[in-house]
Amino acid sequence: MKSYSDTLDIRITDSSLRDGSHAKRHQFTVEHVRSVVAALDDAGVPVIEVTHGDGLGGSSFTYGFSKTPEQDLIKTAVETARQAKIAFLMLPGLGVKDDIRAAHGNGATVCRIATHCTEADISVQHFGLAREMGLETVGFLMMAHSTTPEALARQGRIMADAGCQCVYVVDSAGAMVMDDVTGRVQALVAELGEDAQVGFHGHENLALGTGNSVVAIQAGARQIDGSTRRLGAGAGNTAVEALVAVCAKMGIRTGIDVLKIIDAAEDVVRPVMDDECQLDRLALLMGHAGVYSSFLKHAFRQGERYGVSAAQILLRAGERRLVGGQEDQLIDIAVELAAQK
Ligand SMILES: CC[C@H](O)CC(=O)C(=O)O
Ligand SMILES: [Mn+2]
Repeated sequence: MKSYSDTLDIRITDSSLRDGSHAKRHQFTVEHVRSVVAALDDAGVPVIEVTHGDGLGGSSFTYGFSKTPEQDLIKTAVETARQAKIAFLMLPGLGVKDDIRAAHGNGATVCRIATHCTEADISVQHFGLAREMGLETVGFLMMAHSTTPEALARQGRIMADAGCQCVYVVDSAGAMVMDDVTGRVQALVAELGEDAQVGFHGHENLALGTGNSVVAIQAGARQIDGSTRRLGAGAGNTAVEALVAVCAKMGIRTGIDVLKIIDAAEDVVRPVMDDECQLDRLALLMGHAGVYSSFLKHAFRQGERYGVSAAQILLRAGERRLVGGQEDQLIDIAVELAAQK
């Protein structure tokens, strides 16, 4: 398969306005989206993802209510961007097909469907619909550290056969070290060949986001996610500005202006953030124990509510191998810990 275009070696998707929604407890406003999209677009970021942190339909009691309806955010992003494509994420079951239709109607052009890394079969009808509507498609195999490269490749085949044009290795827990990334990306590249590209989405919970992304590129990934100023769940995502600077040194063409994206991180994205996304105890424990990054704020809240340690909640979540969608079990764990006190 040819690379993304004749002039770029990799395509970077900025997820600050989607993965960063977890860090903002889904409180993005239209003004936040307008300012961030304008700055990223001006820096040359080719794809910007905008949705509730848990994707279309994520605004709920379980995941956290959005301050602003996500379709309004998508519409604002589309109206603001001059060259960037606007992407949205959806998890089948949380979002429904009508949500995809609405995002398409609001002008988004890249449809990203996420499933747990062993459950690609639930994405088939959504890829079919997205391709029928002329959307570009991306598949997210989440918590990819928790299955083998071979099993992951088989799941990628299901997505590609359903119409997915790029299958991502998603290190949701920020738990992968370099060989883990290489093995999984190579297995997908070998399986998919010309049928679909391979992508990588990293989290910084073990401080390896940028390094792992470079390793993924070297193993054949052609689409890479990051978030400017690392605005994402857990310790955040691979910093787009760092990745772009590293790629520039390595001669990997991203099409993004290094100085503009560094300024955007400091002057535009940081003011939107409540706090820096930090590599603190809880984030490190998630990388160490393989816990879904978006559990961070939930664990923190339940820890405070039940007077128990958020670190202990996350460690138990790791032992139980909880996956996205099982946020309510963090409450069960907190109740158990409180009873044991
Ligand atoms: C709930 C979706 C999730 O945040 C997707 C993602 O970015 C990941 O698994 O890392
Ligand atoms: Mn993520």
